[in-house]
Amino acid sequence: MDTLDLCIMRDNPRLADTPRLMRELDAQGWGLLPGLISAEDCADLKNLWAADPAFRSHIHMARHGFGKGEYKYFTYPLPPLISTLRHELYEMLAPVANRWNAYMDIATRYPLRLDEFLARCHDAGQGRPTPLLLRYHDGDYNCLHQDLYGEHVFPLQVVVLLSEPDEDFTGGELVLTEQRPRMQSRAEVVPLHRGDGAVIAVHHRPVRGARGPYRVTMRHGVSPIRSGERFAAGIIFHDAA
Ligand SMILES: O=C(O)CCC(=O)C(=O)O
Ligand SMILES: [Fe+2]
Repeated sequence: MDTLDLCIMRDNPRLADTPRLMRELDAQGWGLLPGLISAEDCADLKNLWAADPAFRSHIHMARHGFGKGEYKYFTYPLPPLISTLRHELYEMLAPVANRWNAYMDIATRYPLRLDEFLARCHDAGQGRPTPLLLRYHDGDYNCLHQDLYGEHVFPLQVVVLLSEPDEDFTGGELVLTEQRPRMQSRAEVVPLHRGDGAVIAVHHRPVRGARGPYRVTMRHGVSPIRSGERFAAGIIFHDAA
């Protein structure tokens, strides 16, 4: 952990357990931010679903073969909570992204401030905001995918669960798969409660191998919702072409 992580940790109670998160990210390519937002914030975000001016587009996943369920991309200016989280989380994760790239021998480095990274995206024609709100009903699911929207990719993203498992819905687990070179894929379920954040690798993560570092390919999705209604917010840092 470097001093930047320490500053952010001190200043922001939301991100209080940063060292544990860093260890989880390095060991498994994902990590938890328990209680990232309050139950009240979860309710406020869910209520935005019906507020059309908050969004730039509305996707029915079945029409695109992405699964079943719906999501909406927020428009700029983002709702204040989403914008604050996007900035704070980016500042916490940019050093991890840089460390991962150095380890994987990838030349790209990320500025330590989100606005600078977004300027890079916007200059390259990636100007549309990617944070989104997702809604699933029973029978809905999200196919395994990677959220790539152009040449510029920030390698970590955050999913915030806005509904409570076994109360608001059953089933509907966030699932990650890891495709390792010359090996069979491995799946993992991310245990989330309402208000928790999961930091996940967007497309690959570094692994320390016997013969040096290598990359594994990551995907994420959501298993079928068995009953009820499940909302999630996705915070992706690169914008879309
Ligand atoms: O609904 C979920 O938990 C996953 C959402 C998702 O795919 C994303 O935020 O990129
Ligand atoms: Fe996604």
